[in-house]
Amino acid sequence: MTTNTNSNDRLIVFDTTLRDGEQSPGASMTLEEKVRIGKMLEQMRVDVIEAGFPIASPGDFESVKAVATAVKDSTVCGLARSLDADIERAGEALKPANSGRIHTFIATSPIHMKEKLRMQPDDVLAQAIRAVKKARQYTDNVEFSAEDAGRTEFDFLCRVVEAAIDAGATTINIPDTVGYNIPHQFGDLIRRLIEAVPNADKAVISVHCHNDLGLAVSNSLSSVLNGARQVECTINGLGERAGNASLEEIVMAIRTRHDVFDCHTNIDTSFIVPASRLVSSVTGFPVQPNKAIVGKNAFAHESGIHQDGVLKSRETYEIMRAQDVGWSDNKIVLGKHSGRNALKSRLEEIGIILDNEEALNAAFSRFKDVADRKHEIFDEDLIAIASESQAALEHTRYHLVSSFVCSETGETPRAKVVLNIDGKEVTGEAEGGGSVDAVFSAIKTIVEDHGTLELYSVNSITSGTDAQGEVTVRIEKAGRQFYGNGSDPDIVIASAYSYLDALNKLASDESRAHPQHSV
Ligand SMILES: CC(=O)SCCNC(=O)CCNC(=O)[C@H](O)C(C)(C)COP(=O)(O)OP(=O)(O)OC[C@H]1O[C@@H](n2cnc3c(N)ncnc32)[C@H](O)[C@@H]1OP(=O)(O)O
Ligand SMILES: CC(C)C(=O)C(=O)O
Repeated sequence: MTTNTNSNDRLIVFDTTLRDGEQSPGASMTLEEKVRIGKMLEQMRVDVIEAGFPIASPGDFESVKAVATAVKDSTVCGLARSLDADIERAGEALKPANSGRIHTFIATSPIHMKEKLRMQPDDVLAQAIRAVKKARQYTDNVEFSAEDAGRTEFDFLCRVVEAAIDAGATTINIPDTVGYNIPHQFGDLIRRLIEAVPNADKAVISVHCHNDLGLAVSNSLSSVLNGARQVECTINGLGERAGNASLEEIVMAIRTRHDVFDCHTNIDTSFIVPASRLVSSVTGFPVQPNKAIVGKNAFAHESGIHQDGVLKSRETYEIMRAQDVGWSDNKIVLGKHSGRNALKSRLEEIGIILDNEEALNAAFSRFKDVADRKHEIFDEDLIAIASESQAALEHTRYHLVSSFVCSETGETPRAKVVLNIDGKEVTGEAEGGGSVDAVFSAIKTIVEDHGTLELYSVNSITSGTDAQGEVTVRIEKAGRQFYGNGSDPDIVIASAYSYLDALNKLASDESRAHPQHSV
């Protein structure tokens, strides 16, 4: 009795980051980098690591040899055209491997045979058979690929596949080399092939999909649903032109939707994010923030309704756990779309407990004001927001209603400030040496009892040009000192807040000393 290799419930993960991934223009890797990535893939329990194309260059030969030496728990594979010299070189490079696979290929589509190889179909068939037999002299683990199978005439593809299996191929790879196929059609091709080729059950049917139409993962998954039991893929979807199917997306789709797929992989998914980072740093190819699974936003929630849902029950907006793929946790990113629940929860996490609804509302209103002007709100911003909104709730005399500053090259800066004092709006205007000086002078025209400004300093709370500036001032009156703090993404407004904070302290000190005091 024979076991049908393609009805197995194990999906073999074949990673080609080191071979097809390196074919991304600009993604070359050194031998040491390839070994580092190879070891990471081994730890991730990738089944087959395609380490390179040994005939391509002495460097590629040495890299395949080094990976074959370093990696023991995954099968190491080398690529070879259907030429004796290529296969011999691959066999030589794989000698140190515990279990080495030679992957030999030849194109089978009409356009590739006629225009590129300039060979007749029967000669291609004969060369495929010869190559597989030659590879079997080095290893009993031989993969054959019918390059551009996605555009190959079906009957001819069946003939080549059957002959390659008869010649000793243990894996048959069906590449969509130019990313031309669409999911239902590619899945159908795999199913029909398995049905039509009489010895298909003697080999594992594999797919290798390119992403020219953004369908590499979908095509791979569709083929798995139709019997493929090996997928070829790369970390971060790296690869020739638009890349290959991405390993992380395939593995997590199979795992997350086990209700749909009748197979599983052996991958330790907690290595996915570390592997993605390693490949990105080695190649210099950044991972787009919204990339599935490994993008920095893949488990980040920015909008209030989602954040509220996730805080109440993670599954409301997450179909996977961030920790399962190697992130430390999911992220609630505070920004202009966040709501009260997310703000309150983050404040509590950083140790700020707001006493009541009024305090939360005051902090929330200040938070929205800052968030409208700043991309992301950090914990440092929250600390400033909470302390200022708290101060605003305490009874104070002077409140900034608005400020306007005109600062132009060659002109003296002018400021107009409107303050609310004990419920009445009062306007002051003045010129100054700079914008901050003009605002302070305008405030002084309103607040007579302003003491002497002794200190003014500015710090950036976080980094970036949209960071909040934090201003500290100190004023002195009759030997007593009053400090004020203020923060805002606009440094002039932060300055006004801090000055008013100090003036409020001075005013409250004065009113305690002289209860009848007025402006
Ligand atoms: C679909 C894929 O991703 S396949 C892998 C692609 N990767 C690479 O090509 C990277 C490594 N390649 C290389 O370094 C070089 O192309 C080499 C060393 C392999 C070959 O270099 P050269 O001998 O100078 O040949 P060149 O690259 O110019 O042309 C390729 C030759 O291989 C032939 N060829 C292509 N595929 C195959 C094949 N599967 N079997 C046999 N011959 C093939 C072409 O017809 C062409 O032959 P020709 O020179 O008689 O016209
Ligand atoms: C060598 C084969 C598998 C290939 O890379 C392709 O067809 O894209």
